[in-house]
Amino acid sequence: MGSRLWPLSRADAPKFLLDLTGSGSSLLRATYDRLEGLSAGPLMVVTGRSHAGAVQEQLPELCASDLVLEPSPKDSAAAIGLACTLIARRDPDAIVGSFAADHVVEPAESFQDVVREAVQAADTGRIVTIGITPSSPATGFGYIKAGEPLGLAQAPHAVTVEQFVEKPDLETAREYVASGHYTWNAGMFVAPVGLMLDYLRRSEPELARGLDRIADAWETPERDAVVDKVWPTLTKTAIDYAVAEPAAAAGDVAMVPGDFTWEDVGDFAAINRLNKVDPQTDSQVSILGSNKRVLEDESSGIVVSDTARLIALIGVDDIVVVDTPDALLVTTAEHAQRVKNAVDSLKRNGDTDVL
Ligand SMILES: Nc1nc2c(ncn2[C@@H]2O[C@H](COP(=O)(O)OP(=O)(O)O[C@H]3O[C@H](CO)[C@@H](O)[C@H](O)[C@@H]3O)[C@@H](O)[C@H]2O)c(=O)[nH]1
Repeated sequence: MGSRLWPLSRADAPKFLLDLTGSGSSLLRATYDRLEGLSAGPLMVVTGRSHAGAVQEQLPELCASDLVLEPSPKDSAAAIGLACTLIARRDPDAIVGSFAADHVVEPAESFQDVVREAVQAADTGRIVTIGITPSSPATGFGYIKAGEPLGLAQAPHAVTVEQFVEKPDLETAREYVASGHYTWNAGMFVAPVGLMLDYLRRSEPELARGLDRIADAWETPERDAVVDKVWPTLTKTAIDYAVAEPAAAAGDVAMVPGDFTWEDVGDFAAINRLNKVDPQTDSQVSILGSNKRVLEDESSGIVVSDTARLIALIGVDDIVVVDTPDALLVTTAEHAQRVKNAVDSLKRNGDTDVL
């Protein structure tokens, strides 16, 4: 659960299932739509078992065989690794793309152009990342040091990667941003499936063996029993440590600059930034959710509400109001990061019914 987006995001409603832009589409639905048509093969979704119903409801066209369910969260190396292991059994020469379903990316056309270039670059035997120009020394991202142009006619913006550093400390992140040589990693990888698995096997041999055991049983009646037995034993680590860092050190990573708006939607301040106020009215408040009954007098910020309550804002700036049937959050964009602390204290106090 993305605890910085509580009480909107809950254990049973993580942010990828939510509409955070007021577009009417969840982040998952928007990600799926953005990717459709880019791949010759089917799109696969890897998610927690507890989200199966919600995902199927939001993506009715997704075949059951392309919905891969995890018994518990084991981090991105296991999730992406399992998808790669299954795809490699069907087509060992496939170029795969892995995309987080909880980011806002606009416009879709620019994203698709960048992914097409990444596929061309990956076809030369590299793991291709998408780089985003950093706007701050954020420590929650991976940093990619760009090298020389690859010189590919079919991927003119692709460059080599000299270094990939997952989540540096603040001082290092400041140096990287000041140098002008680093981009943020957008959390997307396009690569030959065999190369992804080679690195996974080298860095995390036990994890890779576990995924192979699951893939061996995938098309058999023993699938669930094997998944239940093997999954808890899998190493919990991120794909960035298991694959991207070692592959970059070996010169096997390239980067295509992400020439689009990209937002990780980490907290309500990000939602505030994303939701431009309605130019038709004088209001400086953007309203998400089904309840539009908001009375605003010289106030700015966002209101997210699915209740029937009328909400009145008077003389408050950069306010964040999230109104749900069992929990009400009031904070400001400046303090949005501290929502996580509130969730931590609810957990400590055992108030898990509202999480
Ligand atoms: N299915 C599944 N997905 C997972 C799991 N763990 C993480 N993910 C998904 O994998 C993506 C990245 O995981 P995070 O744990 O949110 O990573 P992060 O801290 O944001 O860092 C990653 O993303 C940044 C961009 O947002 C990158 O900058 C960074 O390098 C890294 O790739 C998210 O979409 C997340 O939902 C898991 O157990 N199962």
